[in-house]
Amino acid sequence: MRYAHEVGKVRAAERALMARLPEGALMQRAAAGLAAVCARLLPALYGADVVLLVGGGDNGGDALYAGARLARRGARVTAVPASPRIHRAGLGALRAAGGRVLGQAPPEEEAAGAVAGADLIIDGLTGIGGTGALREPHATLARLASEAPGTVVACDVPSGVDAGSGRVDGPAVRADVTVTFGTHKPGLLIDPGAAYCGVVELVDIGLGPDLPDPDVVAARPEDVRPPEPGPESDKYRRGVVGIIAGGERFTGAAVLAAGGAVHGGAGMVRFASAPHAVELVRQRWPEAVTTVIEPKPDALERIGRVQAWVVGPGLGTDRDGETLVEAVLGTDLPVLVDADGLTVLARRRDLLRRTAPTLLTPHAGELARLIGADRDAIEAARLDHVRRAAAELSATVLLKGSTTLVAEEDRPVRVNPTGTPRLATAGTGDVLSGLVGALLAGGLPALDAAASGAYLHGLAARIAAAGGPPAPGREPGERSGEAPISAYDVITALPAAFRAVW
Ligand SMILES: NC(=O)C1=CN([C@@H]2O[C@H](COP(=O)(O)OP(=O)(O)OC[C@H]3O[C@@H](n4cnc5c(N)ncnc54)[C@H](O)[C@@H]3O)[C@@H](O)[C@H]2O)[C@@H](O)CC1
Ligand SMILES: [K+]
Repeated sequence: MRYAHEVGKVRAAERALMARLPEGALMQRAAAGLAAVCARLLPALYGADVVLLVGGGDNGGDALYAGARLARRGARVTAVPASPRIHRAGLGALRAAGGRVLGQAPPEEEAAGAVAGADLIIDGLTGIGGTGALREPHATLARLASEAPGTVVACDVPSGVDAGSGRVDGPAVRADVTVTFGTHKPGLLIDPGAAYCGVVELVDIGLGPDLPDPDVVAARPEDVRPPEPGPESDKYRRGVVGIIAGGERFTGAAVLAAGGAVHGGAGMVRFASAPHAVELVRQRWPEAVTTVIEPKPDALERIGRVQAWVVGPGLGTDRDGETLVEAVLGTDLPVLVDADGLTVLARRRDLLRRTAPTLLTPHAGELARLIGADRDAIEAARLDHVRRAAAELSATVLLKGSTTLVAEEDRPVRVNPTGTPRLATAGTGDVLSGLVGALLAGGLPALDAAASGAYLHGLAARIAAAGGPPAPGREPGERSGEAPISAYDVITALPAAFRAVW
């Protein structure tokens, strides 16, 4: 897992460690790590042009000391101060190493020329101390760096990205590489901030023993553990998932959710709905065992044994849909509620009072209705809202979006690293609910089922778009060689995604 800690906890750990170390030692560790990454990125360090963008805090200090180290090894280093007060000792070290410092608040042309001509730019404008939109001249410098042809290395956090949340309120540095110290910050893992980071390199500055449990974690491939069929697995032990979706009018969501479950490793998929949806699912997925049901409180009685339920996609939000959602949530089995089921829940939050696990999979609009918040506010502060929703609704909440987040009370929030804009197409959410339902039925706890499902779903989309597993080491700006995909393509690529993590 990649771990991230809230900014306040990073500062507390830094204070505790600093108290045991000689003054300035921690900043030297950070600067050494930063300089080492920069040296690796340059084909030749000797004679390379390196520009430092230096803000008024310790982030600027790190950049200055790293610049001094590079200057001592022969780089031509120029510092561009963004503030009249920049780190004194760091400035001294850079000068002593032969680095050049532009005048304070240099005319834009001079700074622009230096940035445009640099082989490598170190962004030391703001780190974890940055708040709100970048002010001038920081904003202009961030823009110049983002447009420059040289390699941009962000120190700790790309300036303009809120380290705690990933929020970006104005111009921000678009980095090729972000060198972060001690632990990841949540804003490096969550969009929009994550999209500004490029490759994130973690430098160990010895904070480990002083850090508490992480607040946010992102899976690596080895952390994704779908239930694996053992030698004596029969269809019941591998998990039977029951899906109640679609109706007389809407059938596409039903077919897609059933497909996600069929290819999601369920031992058996039981599908129940109105006759038309049942007919179409039966045609498309002969593997599924189907039952025609009526929207009555005893609707589940004819369906047979299941180990987890999925309810909601294409169900409709009227009284009939509500009856079915109520029946499913009345069981003592794990339940995933999606789509129309969530709209029902927004007016029937009483249905969430149950002891078995409940997993909700809203997008921002659905979450807005569920917790009475504003959709834009949710998009701007996804981490805070998904946490709040999990606490208020006493459920595991998977918030879909550019970075899918999964929250459960008192557990680190799971960030999905495999998302792709290609998934922003109709029906992919239905596939996800079937897939995650299959993982729930296979025995994964709700948080793991949701996080693993999101991971496999994103990976399947990438594989479908690329026509195969993604090639490692593609250069930024290279043609992606990807095609648009449909929700159905995601289902078809699920086996390849499973193969990649098993
Ligand atoms: N505390 C520590 O022990 C260590 C800190 N380190 C570095 O120190 C950084 C934190 O340093 P600071 O707490 O001094 O904070 P920063 O240097 O991140 O930011 C504070 C400075 O940025 C300015 N600023 C804030 N928001 C701004 C905005 N929107 N527009 C323009 N200017 C803005 C402030 O006026 C202040 O000058 C970390 O990110 C890391 O790079 C590392 O050296 C490792 C050790
Ligand atoms: K920075």
